[in-house]
Amino acid sequence: MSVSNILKQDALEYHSSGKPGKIEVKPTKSTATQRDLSLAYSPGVAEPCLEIAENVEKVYDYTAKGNLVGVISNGTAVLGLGNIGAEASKPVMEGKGVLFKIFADIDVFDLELNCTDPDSFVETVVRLEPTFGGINLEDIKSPECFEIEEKLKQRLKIPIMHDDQHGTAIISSAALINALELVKKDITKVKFVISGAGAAAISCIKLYLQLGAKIENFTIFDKDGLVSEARTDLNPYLKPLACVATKKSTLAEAMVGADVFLGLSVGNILSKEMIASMAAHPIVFAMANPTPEIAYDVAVSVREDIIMATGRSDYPNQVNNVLGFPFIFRGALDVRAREINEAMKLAAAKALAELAKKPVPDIVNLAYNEKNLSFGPEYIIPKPMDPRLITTVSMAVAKAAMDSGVAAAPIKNWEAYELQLAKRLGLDNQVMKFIMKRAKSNPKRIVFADAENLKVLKAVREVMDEGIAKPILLGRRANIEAIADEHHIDLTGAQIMDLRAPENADLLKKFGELYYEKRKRRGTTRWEADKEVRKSNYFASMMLETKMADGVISGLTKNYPDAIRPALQIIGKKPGVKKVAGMYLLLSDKGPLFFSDTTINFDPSVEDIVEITELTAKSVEQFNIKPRIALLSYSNFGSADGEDSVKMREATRILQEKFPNWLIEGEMQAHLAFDKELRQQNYPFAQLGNETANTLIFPNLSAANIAYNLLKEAANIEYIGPILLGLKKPVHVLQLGASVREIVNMVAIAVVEAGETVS
Ligand SMILES: NC(=O)C1=CN([C@@H]2O[C@H](COP(=O)(O)OP(=O)(O)OC[C@H]3O[C@@H](n4cnc5c(N)ncnc54)[C@H](OP(=O)(O)O)[C@@H]3O)[C@@H](O)[C@H]2O)C=CC1
Ligand SMILES: CC(=O)C(=O)O
Ligand SMILES: [Mg+2]
Repeated sequence: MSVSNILKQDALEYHSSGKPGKIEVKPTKSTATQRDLSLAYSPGVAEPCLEIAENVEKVYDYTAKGNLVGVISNGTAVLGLGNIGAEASKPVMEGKGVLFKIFADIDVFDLELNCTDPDSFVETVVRLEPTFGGINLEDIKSPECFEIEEKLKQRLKIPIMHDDQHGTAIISSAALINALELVKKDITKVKFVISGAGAAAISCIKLYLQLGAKIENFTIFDKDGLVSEARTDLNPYLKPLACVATKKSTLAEAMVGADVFLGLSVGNILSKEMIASMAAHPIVFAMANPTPEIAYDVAVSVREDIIMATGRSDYPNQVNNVLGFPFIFRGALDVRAREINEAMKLAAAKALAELAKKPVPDIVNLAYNEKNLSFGPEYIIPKPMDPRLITTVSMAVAKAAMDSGVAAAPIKNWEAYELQLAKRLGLDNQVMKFIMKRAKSNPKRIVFADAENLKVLKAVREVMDEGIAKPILLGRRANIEAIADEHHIDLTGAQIMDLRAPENADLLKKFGELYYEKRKRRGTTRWEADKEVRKSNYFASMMLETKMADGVISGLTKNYPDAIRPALQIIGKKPGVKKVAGMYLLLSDKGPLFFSDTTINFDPSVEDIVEITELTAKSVEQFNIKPRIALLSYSNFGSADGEDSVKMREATRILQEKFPNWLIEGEMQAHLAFDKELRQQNYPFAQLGNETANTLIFPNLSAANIAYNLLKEAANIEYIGPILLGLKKPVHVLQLGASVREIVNMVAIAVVEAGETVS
């Protein structure tokens, strides 16, 4: 989705909904009891204080310092928005904090300083050194940023990096190396035109010079035009890069015959004509944010031989420092580097450039709705969501820190370090991304049985913006449109079907006939059939059955059995399936957890439990996750012989026999599903071995339903469901109170299922 499609209102709502802003502080230790609090604070807290007082290095053992980065700005060069002030920069700094966390599990305090004087800025940051493991300077304008960073580097013993300078230089160098390789041009010979002569541009130019570019091949422009020796206003950082006064005094003139354009200035300053006038196989990095110097599609429409990149995520080749800072700091923090030096920066650039040439894992293709990303003009640099970045870049940086002698805590076991890095990302935050991207790659027609509802309409808009489905809305047109108008929801792109409208009379008749045929030997009369199909749940299922739609999202309701009845009667169960079941996916800190049957079967028999487990395991596999199944009860491996214990034990036996390769064990208490040490100590024979379970099968509906509801409410765990298992085609019933996000998630699941339904 392009930024232009993101409504201003959406962005504002995103930031203001719930707790305003995007980040919060969370305790990492138990704080449940009086004893916990005595340890967390007085008197217990005095002990680590005294240890640190004796040996200051112990601050890394007893506090969060080692994983805490300060993202610090004064708001003088915020993206390409300019000097908008400290407070106005806060959303960007919180955003950086979010990226640090999700891509590299680094915690961030964002600090916006009311301070434009470099010396005061430096003094302030120096005083913060005890707090942080590293400092990321952000969006500070040039030339002040250079002085600030230089002085801080001299005075601090923790790694510091001005991201707009070095992050950008590292990422764009990696992209440049690869682009030049593709067009077979020699960096020592190519002619560069640079727009912008600020923090980012100057640093990029310096790194390109280190890579072999020649200063005489650069023509640089800032707001006041050509950066030439004739100018008297150049700052000391820019002066050495100034060219002799040439005839090419305008950007348009300089672009004629240029090989590389680098934009780190402001949006929309490059014209089609300028692109057309460049040398053969031009490389254009239009990196101003949020609006590039020229839009991606405009540039590629001018010529076919271009390699084009922007700083944005919505086009190929996102050259943005997000590819660097999370992983560079991860590596630097993990070896407790005293600084981020040239060797570490070059190692990061090289690692990034190399990674782009390796085969791209499926998960990355899926995440970007691509079929086959591979090294080439539209993929010169890895994608930010590539899970290999954390291991590849962070390890390269850590190693370079060690080799260059700045690592206070060198890595001893690289294999263990790699594992630890991979674990930081977990699969938990990947699951929904994975489903969303899969849905995007093959969007389906989803009919919303109850569209006269604000949340549903908001979800419909989001679903269209994300491109995950083609919505069909059932309901009275006037009502749907009135809700949409009142809340400024643009429904363009959604099909509205008003069952009362005369144009649908024939369809209703046809559905009545078909339904009658299906149900006439189950006591339904023709009159009743006509009446039933006028109900939106029945009509929606008829649309699915007659291939007018690919999936159904039925109304928000508390009466689940009533809501699925039409689907059971019209769509029916998959061949061989006797019972349908409902599953919830909980996105817990321990990773994704699947609960079954939470929704339908009150008191399943042994055979039902076996079937529910099979259906659940297959669905878990659809999420690309290997099911690790625990059949739960109140007893462990025969320790009690109550009805439920025996049932779950017997079901386990049957399943283990039927699926000898599955990881499945039971019956056990819920805590043993997770506490692998306790399980291994006491029940070493248990099949789950050294694994925690991710798929929990409950003995009855009460237990399952209570368990997931307790977790989602009391532990505030995000969930998706109920995911209906066992139907021939995807029909999902929304729970009363489902949020917009939950509806969107269910749509994505229905779309993915529809993609796998053989009709
Ligand atoms: N994709 C990415 O990863 C990154 C992108 N950027 C983007 O780069 C841009 C600059 O950031 P940064 O270097 O931190 O900011 P600075 O404020 O330090 O530099 C901005 C530069 O752009 C110049 N400029 C302003 N208007 C024009 C114009 N019309 N024509 C030519 N040059 C102009 C300024 O000139 P003067 O000196 O005369 O004022 C200045 O040299 C921003 O858009 C930012 O979003 C930055 C970092 C990373
Ligand atoms: C990406 C970034 O840091 C910027 O545009 O300023
Ligand atoms: Mg920035």
